[in-house]
Amino acid sequence: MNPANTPVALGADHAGVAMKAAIREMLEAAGHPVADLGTHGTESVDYPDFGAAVASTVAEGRAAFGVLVCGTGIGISIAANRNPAIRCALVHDVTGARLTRQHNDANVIALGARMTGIEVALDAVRTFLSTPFEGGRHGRRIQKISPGWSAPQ
Ligand SMILES: O=C(CO)[C@H](O)[C@H](O)[C@H](O)COP(=O)(O)O
Repeated sequence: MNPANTPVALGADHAGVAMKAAIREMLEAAGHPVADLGTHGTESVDYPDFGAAVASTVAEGRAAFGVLVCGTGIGISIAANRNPAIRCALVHDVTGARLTRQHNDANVIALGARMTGIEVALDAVRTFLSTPFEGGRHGRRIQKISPGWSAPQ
């Protein structure tokens, strides 16, 4: 279980900015220090800029977890996963949020504001932040998606 003072980095493009604001409000009410890396308005912006910013913030240890939102969650999750320290999971429901922590030790969750309702998204973020990694066999598999591992020839 992660404590309520676990720092979280947030990022979104214009399509996700309203959902990001709701997530920020929920996290701050729960006591999380939040680094909101933008965007902050509805002007059209490019999701890779915000996926990369949250990814480097988590990779450098300035936040324990990241939350990203774009229209579908797809583009911004692809962007975040370009950082080798990031395991960003695109999630559509609470079960996915729980399983990606338990099995994948994901450190960033991505949501689609045009795909997922706000209450499900808030529940998914709460679940993501409060679910521990199970370890065991899942640790071995994560090694195989980590930098430096290559498949046997
Ligand atoms: O990256 C995406 C697609 O996976 C996101 O949904 C973006 O938010 C979307 O592409 C933005 O589209 P828009 O027409 O520029 O609003």
